[in-house]
Amino acid sequence: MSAAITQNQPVLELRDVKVTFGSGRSAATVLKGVNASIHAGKTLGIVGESGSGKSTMAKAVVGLVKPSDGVISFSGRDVTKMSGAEHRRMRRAVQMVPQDPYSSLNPRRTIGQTLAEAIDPLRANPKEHSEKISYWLSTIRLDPEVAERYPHEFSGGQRQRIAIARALAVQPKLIIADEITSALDLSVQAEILNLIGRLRKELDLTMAFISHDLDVVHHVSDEILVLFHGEVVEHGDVDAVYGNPQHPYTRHLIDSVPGGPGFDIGERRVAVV
Ligand SMILES: Nc1ncnc2c1ncn2[C@@H]1O[C@H](COP(=O)(O)OP(=O)(O)OP(=O)(O)O)[C@@H](O)[C@H]1O
Repeated sequence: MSAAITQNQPVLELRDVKVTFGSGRSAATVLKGVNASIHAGKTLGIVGESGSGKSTMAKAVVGLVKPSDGVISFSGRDVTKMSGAEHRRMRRAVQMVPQDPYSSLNPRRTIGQTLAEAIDPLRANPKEHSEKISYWLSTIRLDPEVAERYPHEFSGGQRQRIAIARALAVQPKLIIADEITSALDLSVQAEILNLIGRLRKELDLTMAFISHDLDVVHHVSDEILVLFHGEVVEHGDVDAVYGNPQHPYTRHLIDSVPGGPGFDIGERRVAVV
């Protein structure tokens, strides 16, 4: 079968993915048969409270965690069957924007150097760097002159925008944004969400947007997947899930004040810890 990506083939697909940490009596199954897919140009919002398995899902996609069962396909290829070279290409084609903008940028590199490395890791076309660096800085609404500066000269929100630019500059097929607003003040969170909302349309991004906050995910996603204790309890179009949630846990996420005590399934009260 051809590995070429077809129109209807998702960029990313997880089929019945299980992840277990530890062994014997201390084994803990953190993902319990997760199914998910992301098509080109679409954003899948992945939501669930702390410990539900969101980051484990992201790590399994990029190969930092090995599934104990199931299949993860990227552009139609099983990631566990990729050759070393294919895997290296995939690692570049899947870019993660990390949570903490204070530790994710190299403090000894200027913003321009960081972006140049993303644009052209082999330094093959240095003449094109400054034009591309200016383009990516303008795209995230920073003055291209800041390319000469170092990370400590920027606010948390600005650093997070630079981390987004660095991921975009690689021109990846998939972006994984894992809790990218949770380390920021509320007003800055809104700024980053607006930026992501604009970029995903302008650049036709394909993205997994992970957050514990359904409200946040709702603003930037085409589809939402709700994880609860490692299981997908709801998955569908953003307006359907947000406007008409079917699962009690999703309703809890919409209604609850953070840290609320739990939700009901029939007669049963499920505590959320
Ligand atoms: N390497 C590991 N070894 C053992 N247990 C792990 C490991 N990584 C994660 N876990 C456990 O797996 C569960 C899910 O963790 P994960 O980080 O995926 O959750 P999350 O939904 O991303 O939560 P958070 O929003 O707090 O990051 C947690 O109980 C966590 O303690």
